[in-house]
Amino acid sequence: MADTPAHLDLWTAPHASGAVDATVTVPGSKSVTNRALVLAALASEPGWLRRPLRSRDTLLMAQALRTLGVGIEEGVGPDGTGEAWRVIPARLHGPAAVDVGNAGTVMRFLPPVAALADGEVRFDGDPRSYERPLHGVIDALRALGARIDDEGRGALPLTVHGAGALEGGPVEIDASSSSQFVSALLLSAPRFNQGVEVRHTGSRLPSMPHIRMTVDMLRAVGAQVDEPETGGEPDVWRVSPSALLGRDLTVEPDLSNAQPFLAAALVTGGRVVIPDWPERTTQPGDALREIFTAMGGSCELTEQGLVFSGTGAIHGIDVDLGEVGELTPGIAAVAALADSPSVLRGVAHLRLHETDRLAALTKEINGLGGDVTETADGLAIRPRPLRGGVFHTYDDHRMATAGAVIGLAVPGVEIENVATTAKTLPDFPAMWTGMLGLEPVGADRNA
Ligand SMILES: O=C(O)C1=C[C@@H](OP(=O)(O)O)[C@@H](O)[C@H](O)C1
Ligand SMILES: C=C(OP(=O)(O)O)C(=O)O
Repeated sequence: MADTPAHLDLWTAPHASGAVDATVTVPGSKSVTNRALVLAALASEPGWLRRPLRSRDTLLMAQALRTLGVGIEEGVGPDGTGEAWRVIPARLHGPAAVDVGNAGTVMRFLPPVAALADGEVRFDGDPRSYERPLHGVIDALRALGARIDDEGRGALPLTVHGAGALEGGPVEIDASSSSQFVSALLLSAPRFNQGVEVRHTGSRLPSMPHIRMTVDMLRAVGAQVDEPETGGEPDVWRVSPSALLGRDLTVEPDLSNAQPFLAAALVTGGRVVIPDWPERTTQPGDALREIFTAMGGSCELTEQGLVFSGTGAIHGIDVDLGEVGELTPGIAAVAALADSPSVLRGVAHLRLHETDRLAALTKEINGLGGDVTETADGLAIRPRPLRGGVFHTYDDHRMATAGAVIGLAVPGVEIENVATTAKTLPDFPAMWTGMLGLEPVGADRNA
């Protein structure tokens, strides 16, 4: 493009010449891997993590735990097959410096862990991490007895002055800007002297499946959790103090990272199989079966995995994505190619994700000739014929994969900084060309 600044690193998104027909093995879930690492680090005995996701967000989590004293050995599993990490808990201590990158899970889940360490733990990260909400975690930890120095910012960078233990007890938080505030407090709570009682006071709570994931994973390592969905008080979670077990856990494929591949089947009228799609899961990506079916596809869970087929038609959708916000960029990309308008609602909090995703999607889809407007809590998308051009990604992995989906249908889409997909899916470009038969599928889950 004539007006492209020379410093932009552009990747020409492959245009699909026909219907895709591929089996795509998707690496492990970011959300499961990073929860499992925290829980294993807090356990009273070593544990195994099989098929962990190896990406920027999870390597930052592993590195941070190591700097706090935890042993994490990367290698093969107890039966000699597949990648597995051995996590060996140890006394948590400072001084330590934690780089959170732009990982919500690292910046929210680790300050409570640091409060349990002996010594100072300094948290810093990418410039964007300074803008992402953290006040819920900081204020709650202070109320529970921690000393945190954030120079009044209510955000990164900050120092947790760990005292080797935390009193815990009841605390109120407004988690309407991120469910990760709740998950963060619950994950470390078995190690607080009194456990925790978290009461969410805000009007809305996004990403409930991710809180369910936290509760399920806590229970799987022996924690006692009372929560609204199994008879507890609405918006209140209680975790009792207890020791945690070291487990042998196999990480499910990341269903949100399966999204662009499913979208490829939908957009090209093709067929994609995702092996190891779990029958039951708390991952929000499972909602894609319903959402992409409503948008024109069809799917079946078989022995081979999830078989997802496009029919040639792509329909618009009116949907509240508040529970599954991280799916929004991929759904917006498909919606821009549909035969009718879409309204995506319930995702105002995406303005504080990796980038302001509502602004970014609007600008970039419109830059290709689209007609997207921001609403108070989402996007209104009216499909238009699109043309090629640069799709800026703002260091957001899901912007990059969304642009690639549009590129399947629109020749000449150039994705800026596709390497940003390394946040959760480092092999994305090779997997994408592999899916299209341009070279072998690149993911290796070391199964
Ligand atoms: O707990 C988690 O693993 C996540 C929770 C969600 O965060 P928000 O509630 O901040 O949207 C989600 O968007 C993010 O990708 C992962
Ligand atoms: C919002 C996301 O990530 P994070 O864990 O950094 O919040 C995401 O992956 O879409």
